[in-house]
Amino acid sequence: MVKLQRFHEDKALVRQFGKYILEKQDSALAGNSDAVFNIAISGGSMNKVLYEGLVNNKDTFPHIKWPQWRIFFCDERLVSFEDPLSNYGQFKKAVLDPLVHKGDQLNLGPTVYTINQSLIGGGETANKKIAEEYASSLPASFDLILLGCGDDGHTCSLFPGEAFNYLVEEMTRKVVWCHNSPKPPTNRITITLPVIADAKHICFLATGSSKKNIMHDVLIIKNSELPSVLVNEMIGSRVTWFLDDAAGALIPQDC
Ligand SMILES: O=C1O[C@H](COP(=O)(O)O)[C@@H](O)[C@H](O)[C@H]1O
Repeated sequence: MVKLQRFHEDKALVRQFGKYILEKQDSALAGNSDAVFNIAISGGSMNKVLYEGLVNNKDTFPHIKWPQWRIFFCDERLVSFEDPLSNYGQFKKAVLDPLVHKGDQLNLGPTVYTINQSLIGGGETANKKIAEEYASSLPASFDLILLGCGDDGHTCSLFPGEAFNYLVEEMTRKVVWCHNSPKPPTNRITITLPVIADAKHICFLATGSSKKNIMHDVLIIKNSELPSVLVNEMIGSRVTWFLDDAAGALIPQDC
């Protein structure tokens, strides 16, 4: 069974989200300065909450051991890093750039693993190679994976619908090329369900009223055609959902 964390106020949500990540960092590092914290993050609305919860937060910021962080992307859009759709580009703007401006952190930032930008635009063979190369950079398992949930129930770039079964059915490769994505851009790469299933902790974040219907489908109806539901079903005991009131509007309070 998944854990639900619900919040009336944005401030409380970002504070608790930051605290949750910090706890997972501390348990991964266990006070060992040689250890690393392997975290995979999602794009979209996650970035603002990461900034507010980790960087612009005096309770968490001083305790984050940035140099020991190894940051990966749950999915990436196959566009240049300067393109507004790039997940890395969005993360850089929202989190890394402000972090650099915090002075001392300049040379003490996290290690961030991006896709091989030089292969973008090279067609099918290059797209498959981007996925393969990214897979080879992943750690054996993640300490924490932070997931979003689109208003269609997708998570990472694992989309619902028969045309995308090849994504959720992939049980061998760690990263695959997602082609003909129903949301722009057309070409993406995504980690697969076995990678998610191997993680120590999974945390979903869903905020805003545009998520209220899908949250009902995911958490109440539990429609197993939705990739987000598949994650809950696979490893529910390691999954925590952070919801604001708007996203959780159709979820009974006693749920
Ligand atoms: O396309 C994507 O969408 C999901 C959900 O994004 P959100 O802005 O609706 O929270 C995101 O988790 C994923 O990384 C991204 O590529």
